[in-house]
Amino acid sequence: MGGTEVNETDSTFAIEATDLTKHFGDVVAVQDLDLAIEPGTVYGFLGPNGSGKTTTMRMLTTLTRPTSGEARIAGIPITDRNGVIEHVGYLPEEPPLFDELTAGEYLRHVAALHDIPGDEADERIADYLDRFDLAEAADRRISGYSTGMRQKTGLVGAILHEPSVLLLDEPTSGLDPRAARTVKDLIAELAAGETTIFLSTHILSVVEELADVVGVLHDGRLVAEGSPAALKQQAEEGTGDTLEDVFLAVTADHTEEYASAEPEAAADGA
Ligand SMILES: Nc1ncnc2c1ncn2[C@@H]1O[C@H](COP(=O)(O)OP(=O)(O)OP(=O)(O)O)[C@@H](O)[C@H]1O
Repeated sequence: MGGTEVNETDSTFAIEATDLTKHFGDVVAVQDLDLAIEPGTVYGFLGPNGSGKTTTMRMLTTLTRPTSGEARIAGIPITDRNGVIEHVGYLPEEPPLFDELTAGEYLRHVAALHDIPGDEADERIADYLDRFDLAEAADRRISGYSTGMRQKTGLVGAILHEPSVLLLDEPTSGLDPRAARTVKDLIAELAAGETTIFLSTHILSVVEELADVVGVLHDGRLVAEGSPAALKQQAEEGTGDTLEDVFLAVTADHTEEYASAEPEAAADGA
């Protein structure tokens, strides 16, 4: 729309999914998920325990292969693992850190994996460690870190290569209020700079504060999507008007509704 030549990718979406599906044997983790998320969006991804959020994020970050369906990150199909990894940062709920390393060593290792030149890596690492109050602990082994320190180290590792799409699983859980504030401010700052943030959390106040769009997953299916304001407005009368009310209403009981839509029960397959 701006008229200037930007990049000529097919996709205008930062995250795009079509009929994305993952089954683990008989378990339907994610079913026919469609997403079309604009660059710079903070997308709040909500859903009850076991609704398929982590599985979705693992598919979008190429860690789990979908059973069927397609997805693209920054226009790159998730089948192109190296291509996607360059553009994506992922903070899982329990970041897989190397306990025997110090945070400084771990982050330099991450920087090397992403081919970030040494000087630049050192500068970014020092800035983030400082910002996350980790500078003093940077030369201590991760094995002695608290949950919050591990979480913050994982987050720095996820953003170090300045990905255009960042997927965060419970980024503020286990953090004290000051650290949580730092993370929320960082999310807002990155989104203002056109980073797309896909944020899964059970802490609805974080979503209220940050999300431009909210999607609610239930039993692997997207049962509601829209801006927080629109979702609250659409909520049926009497279901209340907070995001929590919306969440509780749309995830209340969809079992009957979906019973007839189970793909494997459909007659057209075999
Ligand atoms: N590797 C696996 N093998 C078998 N089943 C799995 C596997 N991973 C996930 N599942 C199942 O898929 C479903 C979705 O799980 P998932 O972890 O994606 O949910 P979630 O929404 O992230 O949950 P939570 O909010 O508790 O983290 C669950 O029924 C889970 O038991």
